[in-house]
Amino acid sequence: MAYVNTKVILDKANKEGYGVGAFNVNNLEFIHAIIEAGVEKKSPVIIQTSQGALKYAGDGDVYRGARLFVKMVREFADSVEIPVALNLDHGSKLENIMACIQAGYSSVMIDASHSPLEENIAITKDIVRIAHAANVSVEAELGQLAGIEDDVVAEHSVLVDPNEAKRFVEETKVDFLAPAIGTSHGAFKFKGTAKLDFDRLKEVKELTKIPLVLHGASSVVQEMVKIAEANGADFGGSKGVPSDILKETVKYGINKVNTDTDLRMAYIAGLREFLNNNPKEFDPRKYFATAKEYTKKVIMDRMEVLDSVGKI
Ligand SMILES: O=C(CO)COP(=O)(O)O
Ligand SMILES: O=C[C@H](O)COP(=O)(O)O
Ligand SMILES: [Zn+2]
Ligand SMILES: [Zn+2]
Repeated sequence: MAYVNTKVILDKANKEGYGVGAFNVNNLEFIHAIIEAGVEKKSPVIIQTSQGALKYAGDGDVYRGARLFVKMVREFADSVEIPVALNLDHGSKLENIMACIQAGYSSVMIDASHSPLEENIAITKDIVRIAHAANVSVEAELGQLAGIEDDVVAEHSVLVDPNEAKRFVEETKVDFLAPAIGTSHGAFKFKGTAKLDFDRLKEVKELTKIPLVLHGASSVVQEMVKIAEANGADFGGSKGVPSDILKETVKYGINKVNTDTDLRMAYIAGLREFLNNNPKEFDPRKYFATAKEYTKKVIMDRMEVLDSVGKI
């Protein structure tokens, strides 16, 4: 279908009450897996890159990285029958956000959630003004997630205040909001069972009514952990957000579900298994193939869980 503004995908999801996976990529093979999964499931897809991914892909030059990702994603988007969007994840440096807006991203995230509220509002407002002028939508974050986000490491999570969320959305005119409700980034999210603050989420939705984003939403798929560990990995004790809890967050207003760890784990599971089973192989097109298939499977399963199948 087309390369679209992320708002096109998320406003529909918000209206009809389902979630869309936003999948992090750093290279070509993950883009293949996401596009193929979307095509097979007739699901919209959001591809996203962190600031680190821009630098990595551009071999040190974030502007070049941003242009490369737009070219790759657009090329695939133009030839498939599903809506495809490209988002900058956790943008915190103006230079990176400008690189993505100029290169033609579908949306950017301004993550000033580690600054005091007034500052977060002021910075977000500025980015919204610049981005909207270029037909680029904007995601922002309120509260803080525990764990690692690019170069920011937070020890504890700070949950969103619903009244602040209402004021934030009204004043900044941001398109999507990521409220911290108890998830964290990475493979070690919960010591015991997963606990998220659904009441807080419901209140934020009620007061803002815009598409909401769940960060740190990987499930840490145990099937993939097992394959990876059987082939030399050590992910002992990793734990994510189970599918039934993801479904509940969607029911209460989450529309964009950020997923990076699950893709990385599926990929490494496939890669380790292939290399162990084929010690003589050294063609990357061969050893990336199983990795891509496992990644694609995890993405397709997630599309079922979020109910984005057929929503094109
Ligand atoms: O929130 C994320 C990217 O912004 C990814 O979270 P995970 O580490 O749970 O995949
Ligand atoms: O926000 C977290 C994402 O998983 C980004 O990770 P990264 O900065 O290592 O690319
Ligand atoms: Zn953040
Ligand atoms: Zn995140």
